[in-house]
This record gives sequence, structure tokens and C-alpha cells, in this order.
Amino acid sequence: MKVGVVGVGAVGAATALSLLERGGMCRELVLIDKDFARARGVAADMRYAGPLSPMVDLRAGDYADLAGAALVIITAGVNEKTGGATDRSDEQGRLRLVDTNARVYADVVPRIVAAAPDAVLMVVTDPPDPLADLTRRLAGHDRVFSTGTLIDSLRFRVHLADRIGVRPRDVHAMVVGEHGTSEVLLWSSASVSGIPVLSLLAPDGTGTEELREEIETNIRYANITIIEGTGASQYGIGAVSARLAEAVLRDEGAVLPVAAYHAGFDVTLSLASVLGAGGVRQMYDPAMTEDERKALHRSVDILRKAKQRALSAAGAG
Ligand SMILES: NC(=O)c1ccc[n+]([C@@H]2O[C@H](COP(=O)([O-])OP(=O)(O)OC[C@H]3O[C@@H](n4cnc5c(N)ncnc54)[C@H](O)[C@@H]3O)[C@@H](O)[C@H]2O)c1
Repeated sequence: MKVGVVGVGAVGAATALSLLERGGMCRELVLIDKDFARARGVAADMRYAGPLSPMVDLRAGDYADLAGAALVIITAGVNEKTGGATDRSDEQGRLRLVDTNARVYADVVPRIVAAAPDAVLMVVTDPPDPLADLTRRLAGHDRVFSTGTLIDSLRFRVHLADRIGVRPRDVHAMVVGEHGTSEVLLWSSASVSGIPVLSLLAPDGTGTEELREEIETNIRYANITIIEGTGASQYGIGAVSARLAEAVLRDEGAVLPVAAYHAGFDVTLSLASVLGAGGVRQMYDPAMTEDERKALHRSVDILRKAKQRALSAAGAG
């Protein structure tokens, strides 16, 4: 099956590498960037590892080369560092990038859809949820989802696993709502073998609030911590994007915290989403406490405003 990656910066390249190494159902991979020399350089570099990897036909191309693609992953646009969104005290966080990146989407989405009208579109560019709303509008179809809070959920699991002293894969925990500062960590359902994580972390109940706050801060601002070291958060999201591609191409029906349009909330947000061939086919509303529910509604309000901003900036309002 053919997959396209539009935007071959740090995230696009990491996504391509993860896709190549996973193999899976991706047999053809097309890299597109407004800087063609960059896409060509990345493709050439990775192609030379071909003899060691699963068989994937990788090349740099133009939009026309997306014809017949089952999935297009969009990572084009400015990142937090370039867009000035690296201040932990700024409540806007990644939403600061919405106007600039909405204009990038107004450029790329119509071209993708013209070349690959049947493709599922995966939005990675920040802020991914409002940009997914914009992408639906520009594409005129519903096969659109964003990577949402899967990356945040993985970060949550890793921090919990470190503290508890178990393998991250065995920690079940989810973040829902916005992929951004208003995201909601579902502590009430986070567990290991059905045992609530808080009873493992603080059996006598002391220090729970401090512990929660420390872990939440680490997760909410993980992107900034990474950027302070490397300039761009890329490898984690590359692995996430490749895993999500696999779920789409194999029509898995995987239940993952990724974001899609929810008619009840009239916005794109992450819940427990069922992901397969056509994108997200159903969204489950996970069990949560009253406080978690309130936080989710606050996140939805923020996302609704950001959606309007994205549509206006792209002239699609
Ligand atoms: N969803 C997530 O969890 C997540 C995680 C990390 C980064 N991101 C976001 O991913 C995006 C990409 O980040 P990055 O670090 O790769 O940035 P980058 O600057 O390294 O790369 C962006 C690429 O997009 C290309 N581009 C820009 N406008 C284009 C256009 N109109 N047409 C085609 N290509 C275009 C640029 O030439 C560049 O190669 C950013 O918005 C970043 O914030 C999202």
C-alpha cells in the first residue's frame, strides 16, 4: 500500500524512518516537502539502508505521486521552537502556532485531496486537533484524524512505569481532550493489572497530590523539555505516526487515544477512538470522575475556539 508524508522536517523524517523499520503494510512511501532538495536528501539517505530493512519503495515526489495512496501523513508547518511556543508559563502552548500552520494547511490539503481523494489523512502538525477540523473542512470528507493524545498517553505510561518499577507496556493509562496544555490525564482509570496506579505509588495515600502534580507537569511540558535539548520533538511522534499508519493500513480496529471529529462536542478531540481502514470509526467516552469530566469540558471549550481560529486563518470559516 502507498503512504505519503507531506513535510519532511524533523518529524516527517522520523516518521518515515519508523515506517521503514516497521515495514508492515506500507510498500510504497512518497516524501513531499516544499523544499524538494530536502525530501530528496532524506529519501536518498534512507534508501541506502534498504538492504537491511523490510522492502519499501521510498522516493521523494510531488503531489501527483500521491495518486492511489491509502494514507497521507501531514507534518508540514512550523514547530514549537520556530513558532515561539516554548514558554511553560504560556497557557496557549501549541495553540500559538494555529494561524501560521492553518495557512500551510490551506496550501497543502487541497493539493493532497486532488491527488489522493480516497486517502485517509493523518494530521501531525501542531496544534493537531484544530488542524484536523480544518482538514475535514478543506478535504470535504471525514477520513481525517490527528495523532491527538496518544503521544501524551505514552509519556504518562512511561512516567508511571518508571515510578512503579514495571515495564511501560504493562501500564494502562490514557490522556484525553486536547493535545496541548488543557489535556486531561485520567488518573482514575490508570492501572497495572487492574490495580489503580495511585495505590501502587502511594499505598498510604500520603504525598499523592505532589506526586500527581510532578508527573502531570512532566507530561504536559515534555515537548519543551525535549526541544530544550534537541530543538524538535521528533522520535516519539515518529514512532506514534508509524504505529497509527499500521492500524489504518491493516484495518485493525485498534482502540487508541487519537483525535477525530465528535459530533456531540462539535470539535476534534481525543477519546478512546477505534482506528481502522477509514480512519476513526467510533469514539468511546471512557469512565472518568466528575473532576476529570469538568476538565474535559474545559478542554473542549478551548478546542472549539481554536477550531474557529484555524478556519478563519485559512479563510475557510
Ligand atoms: N502531533 C504531535 O504530537 C507533534 C509532535 C512533535 C511535533 N509536532 C509538530 O509537527 C510539525 C513539524 O515539526 P518539525 O519539527 O518537523 O518541523 P520542521 O521545521 O523540522 O519541518 C517542517 C517541514 O515542513 C515543510 N513545510 C512547511 N510548509 C510547507 C508547505 N506549505 N508545503 C510543504 N512542506 C512545507 C518545511 O519545508 C519543513 O521541511 C510542527 O508543527 C510540530 O510542532 C507535532
